[in-house]
Amino acid sequence: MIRFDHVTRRYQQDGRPALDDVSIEFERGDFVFLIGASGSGKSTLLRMILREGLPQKGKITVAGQNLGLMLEKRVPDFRRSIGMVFQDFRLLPDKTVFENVAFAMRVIGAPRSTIRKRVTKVLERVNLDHLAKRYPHEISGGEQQRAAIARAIVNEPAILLADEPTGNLDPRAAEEVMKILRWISSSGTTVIMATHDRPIVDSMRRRVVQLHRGALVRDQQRGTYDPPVGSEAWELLRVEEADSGLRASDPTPAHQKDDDAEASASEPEESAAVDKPEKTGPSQAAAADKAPAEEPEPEPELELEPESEPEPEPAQEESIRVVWPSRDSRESTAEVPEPKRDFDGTELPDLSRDGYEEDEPTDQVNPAEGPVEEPAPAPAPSEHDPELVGDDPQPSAEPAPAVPFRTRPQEAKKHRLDWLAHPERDEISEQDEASEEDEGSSAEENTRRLARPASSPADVSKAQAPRPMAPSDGKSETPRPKSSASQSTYTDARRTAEQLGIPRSRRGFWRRRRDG
Ligand SMILES: Nc1ncnc2c1ncn2[C@@H]1O[C@H](COP(=O)(O)OP(=O)(O)OP(=O)(O)O)[C@@H](O)[C@H]1O
Repeated sequence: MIRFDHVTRRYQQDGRPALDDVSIEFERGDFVFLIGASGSGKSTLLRMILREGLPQKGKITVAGQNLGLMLEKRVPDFRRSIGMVFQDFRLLPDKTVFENVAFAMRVIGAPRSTIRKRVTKVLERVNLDHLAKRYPHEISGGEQQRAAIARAIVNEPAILLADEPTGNLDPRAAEEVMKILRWISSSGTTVIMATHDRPIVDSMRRRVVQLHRGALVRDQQRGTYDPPVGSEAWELLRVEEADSGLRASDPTPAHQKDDDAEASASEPEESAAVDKPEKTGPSQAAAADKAPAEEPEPEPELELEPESEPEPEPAQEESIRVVWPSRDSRESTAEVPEPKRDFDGTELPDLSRDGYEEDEPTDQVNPAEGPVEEPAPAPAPSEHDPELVGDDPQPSAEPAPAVPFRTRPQEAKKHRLDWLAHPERDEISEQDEASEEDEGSSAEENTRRLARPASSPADVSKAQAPRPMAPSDGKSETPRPKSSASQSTYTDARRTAEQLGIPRSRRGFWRRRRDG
């Protein structure tokens, strides 16, 4: 899942590397303690997984993605798929516990109803539901760290990075935090925790990765904080920590030395099997050589919670589902509004600054899924409906407009009755027929019109009626449908006659002309 291939990282061009030719892999569901003296490169390694800075040499791959090739615009999205917890909690002081956790979901555009449900569930899981409305300064350090963890996991990350999460906590609070981290790991999340907390590492007996001045000097399954006594890793840690003041003397207490001696005498093979140094340099080779012989037998894992308490449940429907977002799903979230500034884990952006609004999004409109489509309009009646009146050469899929284009059956019936009762029905019908005949050839019509005296009312009306002009070859460019053309001609003629003041009794000229 996470792979470092000969990674070297320098903060200054000519300075000592913070990470020096590190090659290591972390699998899904791993629980890894990252140890080493102050300045050994633990935080740098964690930050490189978040793609905070790229290596000068080597390659880092996370979930199949080469971080060196990742587009900048993908980085914020990528970082949001990784949870991060810090020693100093980094909660927003002006927001309640609930709001702090909810914030992580709001920056990815989750609907408020989803946020409410999931934050409530996560706070229950870290046993903070009763403090949801408190502000950070109103709760203890351990509670603040649990709130920070809740915020880190509320989006169900596949990877959780914790940089000394128990560094500011008393043993009891630290134990609570570790209980939660162990549960998160059991759900399938890869947890990598940088720590100086020896009792915790020793009690958990998980994979231990040790750095020394940027170099990987130990990678041990089910390890303890201290490397096997006498190994090079042991010597390096002892000297480094003595120098840095973290530990004044021999890192291994006397009682453990005794245990180690017994263990190495009884179970040397198992120790060898779990130790897997990555490097082949002198220090690593020495550590590898010595470790198998001196590795203590792994003791039964110490339970941090009382024995009566059941083991955290594996991931189920009810628990937090850990899903590593696939490349496709990440691309599909391109529509999610991105904060103008990255959520880089070191600072939480201000919501209003990022352009997010307090308004509650509707459940139906999830920015990650795109807007919900409008329901399709009711299908228009078939154009072949015999009850319909009026021409509709272009069947329309649009919903009925305010002024109905089509006539409903009842209206059609009324129109027919009106038509039968129309006083000029016969005349209009004849006019329509005449018009239809006239429509046969626009060229013929034009010729006839030109041949008639200009004073003829028919000429006046025809001249003012808008008609398509025939092209030179005598054919109309855009012949109109017969019925609509005749209707139009009639309407135009009547309007013209009215404008000319021709009395209705004399409007039979159409018939007369045609008869003549
Ligand atoms: N931003 C930076 N600029 C320059 N040098 C840095 C920077 N961050 C870290 N370093 C140097 O890189 C080296 C590794 O630092 P890093 O913070 O990774 O160590 P660490 O193991 O996490 O230490 P600690 O246990 O004290 O947190 C140190 O020598 C440190 O001074």
